Amino acid sequence: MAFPKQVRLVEMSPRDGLQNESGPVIATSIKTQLIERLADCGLNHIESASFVSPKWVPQMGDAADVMAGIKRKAGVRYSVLTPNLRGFENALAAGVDEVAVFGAASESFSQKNINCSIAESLERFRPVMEAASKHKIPVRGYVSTVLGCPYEGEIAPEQVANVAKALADMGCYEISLGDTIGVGTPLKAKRMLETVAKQVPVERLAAHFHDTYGQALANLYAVLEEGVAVLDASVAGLGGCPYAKGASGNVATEDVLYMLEGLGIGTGVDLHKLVATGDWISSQLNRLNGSKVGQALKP
Ligand SMILES: CC(C)(COP(=O)([O-])OP(=O)([O-])OC[C@H]1O[C@@H](n2cnc3c(N)ncnc32)[C@H](O)[C@@H]1OP(=O)([O-])[O-])[C@@H](O)C(=O)NCCC(=O)NCCSC(=O)C[C@@](C)(O)CC(=O)[O-]
Repeated sequence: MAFPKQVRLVEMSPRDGLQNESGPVIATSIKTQLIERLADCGLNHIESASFVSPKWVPQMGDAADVMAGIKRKAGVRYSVLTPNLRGFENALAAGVDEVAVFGAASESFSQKNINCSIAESLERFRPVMEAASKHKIPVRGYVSTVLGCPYEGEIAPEQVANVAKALADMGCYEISLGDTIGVGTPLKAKRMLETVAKQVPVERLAAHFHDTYGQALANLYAVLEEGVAVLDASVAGLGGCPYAKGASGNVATEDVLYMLEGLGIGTGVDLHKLVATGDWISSQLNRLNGSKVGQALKP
């Protein structure tokens, strides 16, 4: 299959990136500035916060304040994670544009992450889907551990396909496939995608790859060849995974954008502004910039 001409980048850093920062809770004003700067780079889908239990993820405890504090830009979708109906109701009250439910292809990971089995998680998502449909709020679905689990190791692509199909059948408009701990390699990513695409059309699939083993760009290239046209990424490679030693964040948005530009694929995002944003947030958090392109083009 030919590469897509256009790719939609879904920016993860305010949520998947910042949720993992250790140390004191990051100021709400840093979070809102980050989101506003990302929108100014041309990113039109920004996952901005999580309405989860603050006991589980303290960095996301100010989700409502973040949503209230952003100066919203027309045409930008500000989405959030909602694990249950309570999260959805809080998100709705905060005026979000879109929500996401998140499940896993691994039973052990589901237990560790959201404290229930895969089947229970799907039941928990049903009322969220119903409420979202009533309020005309689009719902994205995530499947974690699609290329490996920190507890169970190998995950059968068929298991990923089953969970992805269940989420799609429930009404998620798009399913984002997460290599949560970044253990995948290109052929494995391609085979997993082929299996899932038999159950959910590739037009409704997104790739959400972490870069722990430095394979994320190669894995994205493999699934782009299969027709995936929505890629999740995190500026400066922000993030990590509390369940995997040494795990890195999502692939850096700057690195993905540089690769896409080289392939002649459009995104509408300004690379130089993005590099400046990655440099800015890395210095705010006092961490090394995890983007190779960000380092090479450092302002
Ligand atoms: C799902 C639960 C809540 C179940 O947690 P639980 O303990 O099973 O549920 P509970 O209903 O018994 O609630 C426990 C406490 O949380 C409260 N609570 C309950 N719900 C909410 C809510 N919505 N907002 C605020 N508070 C809430 C509730 O009121 C109670 O408070 P307490 O009585 O102890 O004071 C919990 O496990 C949780 O919040 N997990 C979040 C995990 C998470 O955010 N993980 C990271 C995101 S997923 C990810 O990063 C992967 C992804 C998407 O990026 C893709 C990839 O890379 O693979």
